[in-house]
Amino acid sequence: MSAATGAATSSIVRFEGASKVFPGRRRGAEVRAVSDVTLDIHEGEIFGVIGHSGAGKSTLVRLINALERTTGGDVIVDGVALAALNESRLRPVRAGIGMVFQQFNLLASRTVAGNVAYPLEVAGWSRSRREARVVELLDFVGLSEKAGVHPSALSGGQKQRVGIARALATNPRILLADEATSALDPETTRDVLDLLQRVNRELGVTVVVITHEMDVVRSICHRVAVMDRGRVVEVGQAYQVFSAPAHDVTRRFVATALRDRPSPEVLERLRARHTGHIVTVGVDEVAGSSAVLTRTLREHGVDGTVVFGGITEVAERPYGSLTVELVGDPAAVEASVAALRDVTWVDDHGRAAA
Ligand SMILES: Nc1ncnc2c1ncn2[C@@H]1O[C@H](COP(=O)(O)OP(=O)(O)OP(=O)(O)O)[C@@H](O)[C@H]1O
Repeated sequence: MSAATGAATSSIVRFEGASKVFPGRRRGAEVRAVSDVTLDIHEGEIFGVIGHSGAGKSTLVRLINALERTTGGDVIVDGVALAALNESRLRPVRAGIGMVFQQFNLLASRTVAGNVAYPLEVAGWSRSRREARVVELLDFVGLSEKAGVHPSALSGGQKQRVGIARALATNPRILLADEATSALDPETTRDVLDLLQRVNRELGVTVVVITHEMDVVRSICHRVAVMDRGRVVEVGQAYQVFSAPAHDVTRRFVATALRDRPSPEVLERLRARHTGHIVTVGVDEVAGSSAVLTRTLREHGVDGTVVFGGITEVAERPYGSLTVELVGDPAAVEASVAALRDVTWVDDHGRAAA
């Protein structure tokens, strides 16, 4: 824990060389779903695990609540090492961890209130405490008026709200969300992500989000681990990882979320329309904003026209690029590009061939 290591943040989940090997279909074959992962998840953060299908995300996260047991290494949850624990000693650890699923996994025969009350019944809460807690939870997720209806009468987003209320029922300190928004349309996704953010901010719950969608990480995760073939290939602040991706898999995720860089075909069309010098300029928090770009060009007496680009937010900070046609004295254009390179990255596409 942090007190021992002197780190500024305390880790609520620590993977220590954790591996999970499944027996493969063929005799003697094996699948290394999680391979020697060492990683800390800090208390109070929203931590994203992103990767393509089969990368090992679900298995990694299921090691946290021991739905899967490690075959190598260990997972330490709130100071408790899981590998050595038997099923009965795992019970209290699991009680501190809630989970929501892509397919909601609600009980069709029970009402909304009945679904939320279910884990409280299992935990042995009295009827009056259960009822009070269900009222509180449904109010928190905005579904008080749906208490008596069955899941079949709910929209996907409402079902996931019930899933979240149920997962929070026993006051867990950790919430695992496995592709919680993958079955939802973009608008509903936004609502559910907002709710996960409130769970984190208002209740102080550490949220671990598994996703294959960069947009999910971009909008709510503080830190992120990128997985590829069972390994964590990159980990860090979501903003840093995505603004300076070091691994190919990460670069591809960034490209799917941001269509701000002109492809060779787009560039060819831009060149046909614009005869000036074309550059793509990174816009982020360090480079300030497009205001820095405008000021630099003005200082050099160069005219700039934005011809392509996009700026979005990663972890609530600006991120993207602008492609600009620069028109002016060639030496001034060159000097302005050099000045921009001092504050951000610049991709120089040059001028159209005469
Ligand atoms: N119970 C199991 N038995 C055998 N192999 C498994 C088992 N569970 C997962 N695997 C394999 O482990 C690898 C990682 O699977 P996992 O579900 O963790 O990946 P994922 O990144 O979550 O992918 P997806 O998004 O498709 O669920 C895959 O090759 C998968 O087939």
